[in-house]
Order: sequence, then C-alpha cells, then structure tokens
Amino acid sequence: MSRTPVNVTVTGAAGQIGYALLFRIASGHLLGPDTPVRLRLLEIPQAVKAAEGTAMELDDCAFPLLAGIDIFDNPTDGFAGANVALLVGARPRTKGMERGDLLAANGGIFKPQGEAINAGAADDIKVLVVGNPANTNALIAQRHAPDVPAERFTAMTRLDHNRALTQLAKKAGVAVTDIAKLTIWGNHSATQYPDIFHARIAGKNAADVVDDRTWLADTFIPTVAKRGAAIIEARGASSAASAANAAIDHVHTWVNGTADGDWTSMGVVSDGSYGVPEGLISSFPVVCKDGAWEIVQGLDVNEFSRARIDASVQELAEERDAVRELGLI
Ligand SMILES: NC(=O)c1ccc[n+]([C@@H]2O[C@H](COP(=O)([O-])OP(=O)(O)OC[C@H]3O[C@@H](n4cnc5c(N)ncnc54)[C@H](O)[C@@H]3O)[C@@H](O)[C@H]2O)c1
Ligand SMILES: O=C(O)C[C@H](O)C(=O)O
Repeated sequence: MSRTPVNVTVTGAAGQIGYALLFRIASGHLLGPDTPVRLRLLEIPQAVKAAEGTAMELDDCAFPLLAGIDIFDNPTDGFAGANVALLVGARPRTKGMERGDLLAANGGIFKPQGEAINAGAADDIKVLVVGNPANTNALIAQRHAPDVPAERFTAMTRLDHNRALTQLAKKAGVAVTDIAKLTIWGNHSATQYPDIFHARIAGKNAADVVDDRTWLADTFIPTVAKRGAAIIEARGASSAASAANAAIDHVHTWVNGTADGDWTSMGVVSDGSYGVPEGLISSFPVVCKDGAWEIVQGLDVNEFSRARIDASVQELAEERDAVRELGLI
C-alpha cells in the first residue's frame, strides 16, 4: 500500500454523526481497503477540544490506513488540499421542527465553507453536504465556489434511499439485495418522493410485485419521508449512525461506481432533467462511473409520480428563494 493518502475533511467532527463516521472512514469503508486517508477535522473553536478527544481515540485504534489527523477551527485551513469533503457540521432539528426551519440557523455556515473550498481544495474535490437542510446548504456552498465544477457538490439523500430499500424489502418479503433501481426524487425533507415504479425486485417491476397503491401512498411514502422525525421522536436526537452509514455509502458509490443494472439516489445539480429547474440541487436517480455521476435519462414519469416530484421541487425552489432573500446566494 504505497498510495498517497487522500485528504478527507469532515466538518462537525465532534458531533454525533462525526463520532459515528470518523472511525469508519479511518478503517477504509469510505474509499476502500487500499486507500490511506489523512483526516482533516473542522470544528467551531468551542468544540475543538472534543474533536481532540475523538482524534485521541482514532489514534488508539492504530488503523493501518490512517495516515494522520489534523484539527482546524477555520474553514480556510480545514479545506486546504481536501480531496473529499463531508459537510456535516450544522445544527440538527429537534422535535416539532421541519428541516427547512434550519435554513436561517445553518445557511450561514455554508457560504464561508464554499468560499474556502473554492480557494484551497484539491482539483479533484468531491463534496457531500449532510447538514440540514442538505440540498439548499449544498446549493449555497456550490454558489460560492465558482471555480469548482458544479457537479462536485452533492447533497445526501442516500439515507432516504436506504430507508426506502428496507421498507420495500419488508413489504415484499425479500432481501434488500434483491431490490434495484429505487429512486428518491426532490428534497431531503418530508416532501421527498421515494419512487418504486422503476424499481426491480428480483428482476420484476416492484410496483407490480407489491400491487398495493394504498400501501404505497399511505404507508410507504410517509414512512420513508417522515422517518427522520420518527427517529427524533423515539431517540430524542436525530439519526446519527444511519446518517454516517449513508454518507459512507454515498461517497463510496460516487468513487467506485454503481453496480451494473442498478442506480442510486443523490442530490445533484439539475441540468433541467425531468422538469427540475436547472441549478437546483435535487435528488435524482444517478449512475456513477469512474468517479463521476450521471442522471439516469428517459424514465417514464406517471401522473402519481409527477405530482409528487413537482411538489418537492417546488419546495426546493422556495428554499432557494429564501436563501436568496437572506443574502446567502
Ligand atoms: N442529510 C441527511 O440525511 C442527514 C441525516 C442526519 C442528520 N443530518 C444533519 O446533519 C447535521 C449534523 O447532525 P449531528 O447529529 O451530528 O449534530 P450535532 O449537533 O451532534 O453535531 C454538529 C456538530 O457540528 C459542529 N459545527 C457547527 N457549526 C460548525 C461549523 N461552522 N463548522 C464546523 N463544525 C460546526 C458543532 O460544533 C457540532 O459538533 C444536522 O444538521 C442534521 O440535521 C442530515
Ligand atoms: O430528520 C432529521 O432532521 C435528521 C435527518 O435529516 C434524518 O433524515 O434523519
């Protein structure tokens, strides 16, 4: 293993997702068993000491792939030379809030981070925004990094994708590995649309296999879309280990590619596909290959799906307008 270490910047390193994420990155789950990583942890000054504690624990694991850990309290240094950036640091919502309620509180974090990525990240930088509201925070960061190709900024809907896989597998009585081509469309919010009309279960159309529109509309979609709130209600804190797992999956798939005959869901900059206004960061079905993603083209969108995609995209347009009013883009 003589490869140059990949610099991975993680913001919010002292938070609950950070704690679930860093050990998996360092043990090779993000980039694979042959790729050494150098961790760059970015925190606010008050949380640097806690991040130092996590770094001590990382050291104590003696991970063979961990080439070093640096801790920063400012984005300029935190993103310098970053090849992969996981933008986790942001306030989570609490009971009774929607993720969009966090726009004003968290939006301001992503402008300086976008600027710092623009100024100092490596040429091959790949950015995943996890902090909520993830799609619009990704939009803010991307708009402040004009020299970085827009497709390098993505938002996380892989947690929703994974949630949908499990709910569908349970309903159909199959393993998650029997399911392919599931899609999350739109915003990582309660308006998201988990779509099974193109999904396959052991090679057959998933909607036909399930054959239950009432379950689809009244159980499956709301269960997936409101899962984050259900976890906050049950745990008293927002999802952490499953969110960290989804972040690992998102970047691993982006770097290593989707499986043949399958796709994944990622929040990516729209090129106008499927009527989603150009420039919005919306979740689409995407295939990944050679470190790049492409929106899957040519899918028939039925009336049931169209209305739900449009509603979620409308919410994204409203969030974009709100951050414009706040002077964040
Ligand atoms: N997209 C998704 O699917 C998804 C899933 C789960 C959680 N989330 C979101 O992820 C975010 C983090 O969740 P958490 O549970 O880890 O929260 P947390 O409160 O446990 O940790 C957040 C951390 O971010 C740090 N932070 C705040 N501002 C920062 C800044 N400007 N730079 C660097 N670090 C900063 C805080 O000091 C804290 O340590 C929340 O916004 C949450 O809603 C998204
Ligand atoms: O729902 C939240 O606020 C946290 C996260 O986005 C989730 O989906 O679990």
